[in-house]
Amino acid sequence: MASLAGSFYLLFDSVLLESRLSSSAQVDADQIKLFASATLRGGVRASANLKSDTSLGVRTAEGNGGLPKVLLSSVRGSEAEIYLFGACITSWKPAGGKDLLFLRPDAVFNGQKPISGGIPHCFPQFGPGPMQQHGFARNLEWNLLDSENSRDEPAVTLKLEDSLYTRSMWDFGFQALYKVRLQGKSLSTSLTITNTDLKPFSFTTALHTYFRASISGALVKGLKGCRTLNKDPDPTNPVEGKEERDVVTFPGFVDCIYLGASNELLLENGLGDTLTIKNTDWPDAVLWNPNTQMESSYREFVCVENAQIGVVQMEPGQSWVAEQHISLT
Ligand SMILES: O=P(O)(O)OC[C@H]1O[C@@H](O)[C@H](O)[C@@H](O)[C@@H]1O
Repeated sequence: MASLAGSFYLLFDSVLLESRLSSSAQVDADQIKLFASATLRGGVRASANLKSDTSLGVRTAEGNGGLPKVLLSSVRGSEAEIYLFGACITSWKPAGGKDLLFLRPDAVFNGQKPISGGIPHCFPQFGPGPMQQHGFARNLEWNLLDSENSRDEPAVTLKLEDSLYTRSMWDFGFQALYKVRLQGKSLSTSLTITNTDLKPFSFTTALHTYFRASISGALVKGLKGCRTLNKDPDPTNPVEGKEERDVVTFPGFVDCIYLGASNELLLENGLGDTLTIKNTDWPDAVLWNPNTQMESSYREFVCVENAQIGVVQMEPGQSWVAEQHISLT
């Protein structure tokens, strides 16, 4: 039985919290975890489960609307911000300072609607389909499962599991683990989906990354030769084709799926930055810009999404894993 070994006061941004450190008799200090439970503004409860040795590079804070967020910071000067709501990465600043992700001006932080912008999840449905657009994962609070900070690469792992709410839409037991790791000039994510049910299920998924851009100068390389499903003009009835261009630009509305995409794309954001978007086992990609359908902001971003558009069939106990690495070159 664990004994109460001590209690600490943590400064949780402006919120002073009491957290209790429980440990068994002999515990390596590096392994001790701080379990902090905080009531944040607006009555939102955040549970932080941070290892003590990560405190310099991983901390929790109160975000917009009182929603809990995790801040990663590297001594090399890079930073990232992840909201537990939707496990949405809302900011990524490589060393040097500017945010390469884009948060839409219409983004809301009310714990009801998905956060629009950054890197939201699409799971268990990319869509359109029977469920809400892009599924429910971006519309639920994930749990902070673990943290680490080895070799100055702060990382957190968030977890989402089935609940009565998810089962009302998709009646399967599942576990989603999402590890986000910050390096000096890169941000890496690893998504693991496990079938914890006794019956098979199938899903589609994507990381709906909004990159800050100047639409007139933004371009993507690496898609030539892909089979395409163009969702313009009818997303429910995409037109099949093949990408013939070396360089894809955004002269108007763009909503296109690229099947069997390369595991390395290159994005020039039109603001002077070149990014590589590498992946392991994300088989497809999606480009999206709404043009004048989003008059107030479309000039300022492009979505380049690593995706799994082909349906994945999963037997009980099976896991699916895919990684994304975005880097400033
Ligand atoms: O739900 P959001 O963030 O507004 O994104 C919507 C768009 O997301 C894209 O991934 C889809 O290809 C589009 O069809 C869709 O309209």
